[in-house]
Amino acid sequence: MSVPETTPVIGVFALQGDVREHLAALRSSGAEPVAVRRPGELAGCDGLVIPGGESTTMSKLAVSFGLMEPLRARVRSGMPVYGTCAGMIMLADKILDPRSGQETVGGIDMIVRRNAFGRQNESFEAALDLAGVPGGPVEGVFIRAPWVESTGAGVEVLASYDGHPVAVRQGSLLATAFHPELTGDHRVHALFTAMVRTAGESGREASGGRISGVGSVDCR
Ligand SMILES: NC(=O)CC[C@H](N)C(=O)O
Repeated sequence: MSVPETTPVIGVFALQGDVREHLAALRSSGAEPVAVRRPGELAGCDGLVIPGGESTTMSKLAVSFGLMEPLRARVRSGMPVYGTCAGMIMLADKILDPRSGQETVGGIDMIVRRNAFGRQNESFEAALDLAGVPGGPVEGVFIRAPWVESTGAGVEVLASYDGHPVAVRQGSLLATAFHPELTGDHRVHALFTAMVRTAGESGREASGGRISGVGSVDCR
C-alpha cells in the first residue's frame, strides 16, 4: 500500500522581494506556501524560501522585525532553506562587498560577491545543467545576480556559469544566484520541497511522530 505524500508547510520570507512568484511556484510543487513576516509565522513552517530582492534591505528589515535571530536559530537546528539571488546572499556566511550594516542569516560556508554579473540592464538568461534536477537544463534568469567567490569543503556546487558557482547546496540549505520562480519551470522548487519532506521525515522519526522544530503557532 502506498503512503500518501505529505504536504509540507513552506514559508516565504515576505518582508521584501518577489514573494508572490515563490508562493505560486511552491504551490505547484506540492507544498503549502505561507508568507512569513513575524517569528510566530516562521515557527509553524517546515522549510523557508528567501526570495530575490535587495539583500541589504532584507537584512535591515529582518533585524527590525525581530526575524534575524529566529532565522539563524532555525538554520542551526536544520530547517531547510532555499535562497534565490538576494536570498543566496542572505544564506552566505560571508559577503565579499557588504553594504554598511548589512548582515546575513548565514549557514552556507561560502563567500559571495554581490552584483557580480553586472547591473540591472546587464540581466541575462542562460541554460544551466543543475545537478539533482532531472529532465534537461534549467533556464537561469540572472538579475543583478551574485556569484559564489569561494566555498568551504562541505558545500556542493550544483551548477556554474562562466566558471563561477551559481547553485550550491550544503546539507539542508540550497541557494541559486538565478530566479527559477520567474520561469514557470518549477523543478528547482520541487527539488527543495523534496528536501523539506525528507527533513520532516527524519525529524518525525527522531521525535517519535511529531515534526521536529514546529511550534504550536499556526503560521497560516
Ligand atoms: N535579483 C536580486 O535578488 C538582486 C540581488 C541584489 N543585487 C542584492 O545585492 O541583494
